[in-house]
Amino acid sequence: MARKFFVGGNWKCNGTTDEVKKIVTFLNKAEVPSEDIVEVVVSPPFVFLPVVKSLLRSDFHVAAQNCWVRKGGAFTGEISAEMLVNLSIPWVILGHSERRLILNESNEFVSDKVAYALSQGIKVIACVGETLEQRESGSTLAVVAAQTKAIAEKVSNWANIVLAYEPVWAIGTGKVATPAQAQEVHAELRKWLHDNAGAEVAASTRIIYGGSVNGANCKELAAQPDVDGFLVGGASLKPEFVDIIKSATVKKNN
Ligand SMILES: O=C(CO)COP(=O)(O)O
Repeated sequence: MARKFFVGGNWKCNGTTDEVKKIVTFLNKAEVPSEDIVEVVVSPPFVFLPVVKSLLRSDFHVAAQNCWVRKGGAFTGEISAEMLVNLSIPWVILGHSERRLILNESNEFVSDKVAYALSQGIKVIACVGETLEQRESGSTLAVVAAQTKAIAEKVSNWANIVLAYEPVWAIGTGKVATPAQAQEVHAELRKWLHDNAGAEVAASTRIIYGGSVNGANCKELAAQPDVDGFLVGGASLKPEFVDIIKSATVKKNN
């Protein structure tokens, strides 16, 4: 099954009302490949989701950057999956390394969130990735496999999951993974899915790369056979995000 190229923009904890409106303005004007070729999802902070959703062109979609692990209630400061459903937010990013590392979200907690969001009909961009220390000690594949396994143990249907490989050492550092480094881990993740979730899941699940992707390095990464798109941080706040979306055509011409 062909995997549609996926480009996500993770705006993280950035922006004012005026700034997010400016981003939406350049996105709305952009000439990009059609929805048949690339799926574009931008993820503003919670408070800007309604305004971005209301102004954004209809062929682009929005994602939350997190949500609560189960049904809402007495959980001060949290946002529930039910609220995202209520606002018709179709996607959520879960397990980002900034939450795993700074907020101590464990593999198990992330996988509970993934399972709960899916149960509420929200599609999930699930993030995995190793730290520099883990890469240097040779445990990259073990780390990403354990993160993926935790999810696979709680999820049987992968149709609404996009797996984002985001090496922590590449995030916000300007040190992008080389195309070969990204391809190696993506291929291993696909093999892991093949062996543990089945051939169909492995063939159809999008595995996207994140970590210092920009307008200059995206094409070479996009050309890798197991790179099905990107999760972009810093560059998703800038007009060069449009160039990253356009890198989908590299795939089409392969
Ligand atoms: O964390 C990321 C996307 O989720 C990547 O961030 P940067 O593109 O800023 O490195």
